Amino acid sequence: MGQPSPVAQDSPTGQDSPTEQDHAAAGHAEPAARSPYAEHTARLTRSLAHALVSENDDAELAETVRALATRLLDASEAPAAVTVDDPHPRSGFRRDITPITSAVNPLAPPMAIRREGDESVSDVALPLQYQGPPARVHGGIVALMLDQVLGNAAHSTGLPGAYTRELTITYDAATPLDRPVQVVGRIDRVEGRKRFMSGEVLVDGAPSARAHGLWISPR
Ligand SMILES: CCCCCCCC/C=C\CCCCCCCC(=O)SCCNC(=O)CCNC(=O)[C@H](O)C(C)(C)COP(=O)(O)OP(=O)(O)OC[C@H]1O[C@@H](n2cnc3c(N)ncnc32)[C@H](O)[C@@H]1OP(=O)(O)O
Repeated sequence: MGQPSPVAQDSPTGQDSPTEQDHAAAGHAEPAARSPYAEHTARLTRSLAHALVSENDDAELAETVRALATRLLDASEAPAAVTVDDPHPRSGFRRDITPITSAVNPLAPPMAIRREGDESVSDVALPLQYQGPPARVHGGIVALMLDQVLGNAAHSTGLPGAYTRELTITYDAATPLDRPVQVVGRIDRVEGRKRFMSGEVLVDGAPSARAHGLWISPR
């Protein structure tokens, strides 16, 4: 396990492959001119995820989708031709292809994280494909949102890169689908390589879930 370098010294080139040293802090993401292929296909897949939950008998649309599906299959058989770099990282992490904040990952809503004072904050409304119990966001997705926002907060102060070591979620109430919720995270205290973190998901200002976690920088 390599020694993490301070976030402020992160390479600005965006050219090297991601490593454990390759951690970027909020605000250090480097937008770059890259192929829009990944972002557009991610948007298409997101749209499909919405559209597929209802049936559509439009024959012309079906033919367009068939032709695209064939071309995409061809593209996936030549993966070297496909970029996975995210030209618009929304988490502060360079080369973010995570399933929660990346514009190029169709599993991601994608949510954007910003800094407000000492906190990392994200406003998001999750559509149907993130449902767990009827009308509620899946608890694993709630944990995913909190992991990412607390992780952003853990990296926001120029401290070295750190991994989630422990994350405890308390689910107080339903997190609703299709309604704006706010995810917040912060550093409570730092002890050597350890960062103790907390945060919550807020629905109309009241917590639907609370998180406590420990992030540790590798030796
Ligand atoms: C460098 C990272 C950079 C990342 C960015 C890359 C760029 C990519 C770009 C975009 C990506 C966006 C990324 C989003 C990420 C979302 C979040 C995740 O999914 S993170 C993945 C899931 N988590 C893991 O994979 C961790 C797995 N665990 C580990 O690798 C190790 O456990 C590790 C490195 C975290 C710590 O290993 P040890 O061996 O160094 O640590 P020990 O010695 O066990 O503990 C350190 C100290 O902490 C105490 N400790 C341990 N547990 C404790 C506890 N529960 N409470 C209090 N203290 C505890 C221990 O007693 C020890 O203390 P004493 O130093 O001896 O004093």
